[in-house]
Amino acid sequence: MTSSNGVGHRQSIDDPFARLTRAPTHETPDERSRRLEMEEMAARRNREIEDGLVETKKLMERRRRAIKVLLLGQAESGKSTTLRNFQLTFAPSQFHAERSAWRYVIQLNLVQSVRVILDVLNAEIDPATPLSPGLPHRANSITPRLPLLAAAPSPTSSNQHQHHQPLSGARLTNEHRKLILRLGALLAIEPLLQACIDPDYAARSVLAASSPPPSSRIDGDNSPAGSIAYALRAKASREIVVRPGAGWKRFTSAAKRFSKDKSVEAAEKERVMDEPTAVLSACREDIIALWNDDAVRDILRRRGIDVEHMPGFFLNDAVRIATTNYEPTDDDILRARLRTLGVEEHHLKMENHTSIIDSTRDWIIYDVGGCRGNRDKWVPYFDDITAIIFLAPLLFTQTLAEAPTINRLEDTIALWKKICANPLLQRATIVLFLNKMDILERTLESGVKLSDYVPSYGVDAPNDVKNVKKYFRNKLKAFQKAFSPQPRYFYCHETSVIDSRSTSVILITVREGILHNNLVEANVL
Ligand SMILES: Nc1nc2c(ncn2[C@@H]2O[C@H](COP(=O)(O)OP(=O)(O)OP(=O)(O)O)[C@@H](O)[C@H]2O)c(=O)[nH]1
Ligand SMILES: [Mg+2]
Repeated sequence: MTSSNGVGHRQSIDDPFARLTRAPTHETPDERSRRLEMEEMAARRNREIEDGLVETKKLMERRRRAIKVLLLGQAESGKSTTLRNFQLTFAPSQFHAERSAWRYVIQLNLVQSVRVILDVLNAEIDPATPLSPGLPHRANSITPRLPLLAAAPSPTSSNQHQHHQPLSGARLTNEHRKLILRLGALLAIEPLLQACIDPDYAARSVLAASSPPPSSRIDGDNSPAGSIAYALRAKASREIVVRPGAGWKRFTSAAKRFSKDKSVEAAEKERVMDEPTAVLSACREDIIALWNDDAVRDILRRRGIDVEHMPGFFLNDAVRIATTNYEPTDDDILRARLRTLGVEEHHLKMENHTSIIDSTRDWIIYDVGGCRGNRDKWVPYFDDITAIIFLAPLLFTQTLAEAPTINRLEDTIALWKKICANPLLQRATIVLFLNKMDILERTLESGVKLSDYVPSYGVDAPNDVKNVKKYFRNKLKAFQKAFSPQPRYFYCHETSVIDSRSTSVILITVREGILHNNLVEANVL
């Protein structure tokens, strides 16, 4: 119709875009086919870009709608273990696919426990040998009172200010010395295992070697407390760390495929991956003999070295782990210790849609490094968070590895108050996990009195698990109420997150609660 009155035709001729895309007047057949091909390519590229934009928009929308959970708490509080429980409960295929990657971490945890014992025995044989870094002493010998919970006279615990007597090597026989020599081979595989987990390890080792060795006690303090503080601080620096993210798991899994590749480089990589397992299995009987030796246990006890309560303790499982065909169990993976650096983002593909409310949302879980130097990295994630799971281990007899004068419980309470008070988090659901309940139970059953550490608990108050749990729950609830900028519900669970069954039941409840609150917040319910 427009062309009949000539208007449309005139417009198309005047249109600069039409002029540019019009076919040339004297085009050969070859030129025409090339031009059409180019136009087709350009159109295809255009469609790809548009599809990409639509996909990006969809992804952004999914991300915006995703439930975002931040795991918070001090170092060793159980954040990464809680993440592994999330995967085991809701995304089991993902969890099982990563199983073999954990083998090297667990082997390394085992070797490190042996190293701790060998260090102590060497110091026993030659008292002039300084104790190497990494010794997990019973922290109660230096634990201060907890001013955040109460103000009362100093505790009179017999554990306070204990002094270690000079020790003689008389109880160690020649057989022990031979055992120590043989197990020396095991220590050589520590760096190999590190390299199996972390491709960056070699580069970092070179850097570490160029920094001054930790040859003196901190602040020149040679007291028992000073040496314990030094050992604990050093322990933190020798823990297993990998780059943030799940890349290390892909690296270790990829390494398993080397055997198909017969190049020299691949053969060398295969040797590095297999050698630690071979050495570990050759040392199996010696590791068992060392750990079951009465004299060795006695020396560790006398020196207050508490290997058994160290994170990543696997000596009781050496029979099973120090073998060539070892495959980690679910429980092994939950008990493995691998320190988190910075902030890791984990996408959970929910396989078990147990939710009656909403099973279509993606879940993003942020696992953070909890040591004090890492905490300023948490803040950028506060803005857009749906829920926080705060891990509060009730370890009132222990101090922080990175700051040996600070009691763990005191640090947890200070952190809890800060998180409750943060205005950026006022709309987020906060779920408190009173974690490491199994350790609390063991501590109280061994006769340690809470009132020695927390005077406000009262000397006459029952020193049993039920009352102690209730006391902490009430305290933390009161702090939440006092510090939150606006009223919020107090969600609290008692957990031992190394127990996958009980944790799974709790996580299903937590998941429903978070989804429900999120819908209420969005005015959907
Ligand atoms: N006995 C016991 N051990 C636990 C519990 N929760 C965690 N652990 C162990 O404590 C160690 C530290 O736990 P992680 O989950 O790595 O601690 P984290 O909070 O992620 O620590 P960072 O990454 O350093 O911030 C691991 O060896 C866990 O297996 C618990 O409830 N009971
Ligand atoms: Mg962690």
